[in-house]
Amino acid sequence: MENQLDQKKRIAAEKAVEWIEDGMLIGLGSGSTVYWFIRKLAERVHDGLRIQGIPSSKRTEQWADEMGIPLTDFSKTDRLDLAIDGADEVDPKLNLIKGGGGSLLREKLVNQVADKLIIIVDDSKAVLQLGQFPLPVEVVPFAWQTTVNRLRELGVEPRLRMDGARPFVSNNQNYIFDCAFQTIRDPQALHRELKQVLGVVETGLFLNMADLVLIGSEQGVQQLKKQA
Ligand SMILES: O=C(CO)[C@H](O)[C@H](O)COP(=O)(O)O
Repeated sequence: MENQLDQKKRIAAEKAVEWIEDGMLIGLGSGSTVYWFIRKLAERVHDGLRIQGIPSSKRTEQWADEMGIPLTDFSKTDRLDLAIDGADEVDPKLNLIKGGGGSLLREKLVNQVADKLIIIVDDSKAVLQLGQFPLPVEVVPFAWQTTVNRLRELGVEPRLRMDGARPFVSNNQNYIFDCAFQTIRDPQALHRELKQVLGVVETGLFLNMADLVLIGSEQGVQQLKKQA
């Protein structure tokens, strides 16, 4: 039986399908909320909707394949009409922490070329200030020890994400370090500082990217729009 959390994710995800139009090229995000979106999108495709998607993780690609969603890639287009993705935290300015599933680099590459980015979350993800969720930072495996020492100088103890007994390896063959900052007062400044560290590939801070956030709650789906 569907639990309450899944229900909140599902209603937010299903709402997002309302923004899909025939002929669109769509960025397909990652995570358990996006799973519900893909299921609903697949229903529409089976009913005759013509769209193509670009997945932002191997898991999403697998789901899309299994459910019959046509896919394309960046050799065919360098822009998308719309991207739909999940998030780990969302602040009132629509800044995000992403990367809980470890796909942050591909997600950022896909989302940045979309004309519109819609984020789908349950209400536990809406926060006043980012940082409670440990910020995922993708790091090149070579010399990761020196990279982590530089990260420590920013006042955080990075934790190497594990997959059982081995380091978790991203879809791009990198490591992920989860950085528990607790509160991130200036996300732009932190993102800039992290990106200056040699060996850091990308951070899970998605700033000024989202246009709309759909938040699933017991009361229904709340919409948070980007302020003009
Ligand atoms: O950024 C992500 C993966 O890298 C996901 O979108 C994020 O972790 C949210 O996942 P879920 O919907 O399962 O809570």
